[in-house]
Amino acid sequence: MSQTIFFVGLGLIGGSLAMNVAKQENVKITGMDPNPQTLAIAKKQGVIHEHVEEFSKGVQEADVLILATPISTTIEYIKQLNDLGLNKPLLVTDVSSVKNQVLQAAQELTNPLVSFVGGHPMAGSHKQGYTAAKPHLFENAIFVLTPAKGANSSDASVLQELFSKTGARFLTLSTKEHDEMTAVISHFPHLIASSLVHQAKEWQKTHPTLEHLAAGGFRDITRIASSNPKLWQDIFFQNKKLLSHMLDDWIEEMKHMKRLLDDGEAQSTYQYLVEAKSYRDGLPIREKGAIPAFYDVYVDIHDQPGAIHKVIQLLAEKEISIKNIRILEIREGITGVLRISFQTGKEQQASYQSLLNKGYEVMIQD
Ligand SMILES: NC(=O)c1ccc[n+]([C@@H]2O[C@H](COP(=O)([O-])OP(=O)(O)OC[C@H]3O[C@@H](n4cnc5c(N)ncnc54)[C@H](O)[C@@H]3O)[C@@H](O)[C@H]2O)c1
Ligand SMILES: O=C(O)C(=O)C[C@]1(C(=O)O)C=C[C@@H](O)C=C1
Repeated sequence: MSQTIFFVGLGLIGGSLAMNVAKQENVKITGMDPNPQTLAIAKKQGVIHEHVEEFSKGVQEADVLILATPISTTIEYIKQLNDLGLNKPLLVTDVSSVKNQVLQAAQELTNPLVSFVGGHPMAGSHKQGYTAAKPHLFENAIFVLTPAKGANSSDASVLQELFSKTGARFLTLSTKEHDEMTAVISHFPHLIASSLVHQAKEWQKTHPTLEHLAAGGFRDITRIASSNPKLWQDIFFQNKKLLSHMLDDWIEEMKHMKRLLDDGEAQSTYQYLVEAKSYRDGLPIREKGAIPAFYDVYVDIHDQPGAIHKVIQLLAEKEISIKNIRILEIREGITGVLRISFQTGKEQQASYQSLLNKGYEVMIQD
C-alpha cells in the first residue's frame, strides 16, 4: 500500500533524508519549503513528487510527517497538530539536534491519531540548504530515536524501515540522555570552536599575518565554526541549561590548566595530554557495538585533477571494496587528505600496502 510522506523543510538534513526515502517503493513524497528553488530542484530530481503550500493540507494527506526545519519552527509546527482535523493516523518525526522542548510539545498533543517519535541523525555539515544535501550523508552514522510517551515500538520500526536506505544505525535514547550526550559531544565543542575563532580574530589585530599561519590544527578544530549561525543560536538556546553548566565546568578546568602552567607543573601537564590522547584514540571507531566499526586509511592527495580518481581506481583494480570515503580539507590548495573506510581490517591492510607500493603517503591511525 502506498504511503504519503510529507517533508517540511528540505534543507541539508530534510533534503538528504528525502533523497533516501525516495528510493523506497510505494511512497509518495510531498514537500514544503519557503525556498521555491529548493522545491523546483527536488521535484526535478524526483526527490519529491509534489509540493504543498499549506501545512494543514500536507498533514491531512500524509501518513508520515517529517519536520526538518530549525528547532523553534519544528516546535511551532508540532503545536499546530492538535488543531488540524485528521481523518487517519499520523506518525510524526523530526530531526532536531536538541530534543527536550520538541518532546515536551509532542507530549502535550491530545489528538489520539498523532504518534510522535523524535529523530536525530548524528551527521551533518557546516553547509546548509538543499544544494548541500546528499544521499550518503547518514551512511554509518548513528540515528537517534526518542519516542514520546505513548508511542509504541512499531512506530519506531516504521521509521527505521522508512529511513533504511540511509545506511544509518538506529539507537533509542531518552530525551534527557540524548540532550546530555549531544551537549557534550556536539553543542559544547561548537561553542568552543567559535570562541577559538574569536580569540584568533582578536590576536590578528596585533598580528596581521596570523591568518596565514592557520594550518591543519586550527582548521580542524574550528571547521564547525563555519556552520549556519542561526541554526546554532537555536541549538544553544534549546540546550542552554546544560551548556551553561558545562561552561562552569570548563572554566574550572581551564583555571586548573592555568595553574599547572603558571606553577611549572610539567609532569601533570604531560599527564593531562596523555589522558586526553588516550580517550581520543580510544573513540569507538572499530569496536563492535552501538557505534559502528570501521577501518580507515588516510591518504595524502595533491590538488591535481584526477588525483582522487587514481586512488579509487587503484583500489578497484585490487577488488578492494570501499565502505566510505571523505575528503578532509586540510591545507587548502596544497594537499588534502582522503579518509577511506573499509569494513574489515584485511581490506584496510591490503589497501594500505597497495597505496604504499604506488608511492602514496598513507597512514593508518590506531
Ligand atoms: N546541520 C547539521 O549538521 C544538522 C545535523 C543533524 C540535525 N540537524 C537539525 O536539522 C534541522 C534542520 O537543519 P539543516 O542543517 O537541515 O538546516 P538547513 O538550513 O539546511 O535547512 C532548513 C530548511 O528548512 C526550511 N525552512 C525554514 N523555515 C521553514 C518553515 N517555516 N517551513 C518550512 N520550511 C522551512 C529552509 O528553507 C531550509 O530548506 C535543525 O533542526 C537541526 O537542529 C542539523
Ligand atoms: O559535521 C558537522 O559539521 C556537524 O556539526 C554535525 C553535527 C555534530 O556536531 O556532529 C552537528 C549537529 C547535529 O545535530 C549533528 C551532527
